Amino acid sequence: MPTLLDAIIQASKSNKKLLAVLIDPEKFSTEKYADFIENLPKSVTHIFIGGSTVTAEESEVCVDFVKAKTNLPVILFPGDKEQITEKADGILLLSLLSGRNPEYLIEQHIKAVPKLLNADLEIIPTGYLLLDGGNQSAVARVSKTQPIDQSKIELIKNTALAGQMMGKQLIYLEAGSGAMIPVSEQIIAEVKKDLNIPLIVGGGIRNTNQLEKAYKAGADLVVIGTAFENGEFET
Ligand SMILES: CC(C)=CCC/C(C)=C/CC/C(C)=C/CC/C(C)=C/COP(=O)(O)OP(=O)(O)O
Ligand SMILES: O=P(O)(O)OC[C@@H](O)CO
Ligand SMILES: [Mg+2]
Repeated sequence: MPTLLDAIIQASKSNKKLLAVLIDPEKFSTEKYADFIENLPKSVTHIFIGGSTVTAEESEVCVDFVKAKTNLPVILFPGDKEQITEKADGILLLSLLSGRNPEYLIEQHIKAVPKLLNADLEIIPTGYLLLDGGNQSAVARVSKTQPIDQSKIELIKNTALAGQMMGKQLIYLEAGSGAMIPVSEQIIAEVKKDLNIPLIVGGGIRNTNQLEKAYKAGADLVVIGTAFENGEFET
């Protein structure tokens, strides 16, 4: 079995685009999500589970339920170490490289070690960059960090490349859940140019047009939460 990361790298190399649906355990209920998971579009390749403000119990209940309903890989995308549960297949171990809050650069990771050490979870070191999506995001609020302005393309690019040089295996460009303005195509293209690890893009993507634009610009995997959560994704 290739690892989760190998499969993402392979897809990136062969230009097979990936799509993750983000499920927020805070908004999860078994009634709402039973149908939801069974009726996911065929283009969905991954399930991400996480939120900025989720309890350990909410996370575990949600992962358990989703794992039982689908064979798609289930990857934790946690805003906090409390959300780690061994029931998932893997975890994006995010380091918030756009911010300057040590808690989200290294401290959460140190605190997560006892849980991660013996857990049967594939750990995927991920450089996470929060960009300004035109409205205040939960990530900015929770992490107490400033997003990078989307006009600062050089800074964004160098931050992503610094992440790669430091050994991150994925770069995630985030405009914030519910962003008014998704990550621009120009930013995606510029970051992708010198990057040789897969690129994830998310935040504010609500329709096929925006999704295709992100792919065309160079996103390997796109994450959609809010639009699917509200049944508002426009094809
Ligand atoms: C090291 C471990 C275990 C965790 C990582 C901790 C870090 C660095 C987190 C980065 C900052 C952060 C708070 C990320 C949250 C990412 C996330 C799951 C966003 C999803 O969107 P929501 O914040 O739930 O948005 P809504 O307001 O739409 O619910
Ligand atoms: O909820 P949306 O806006 O789709 O954002 C998805 C994800 O990138 C948030 O972390
Ligand atoms: Mg959420």
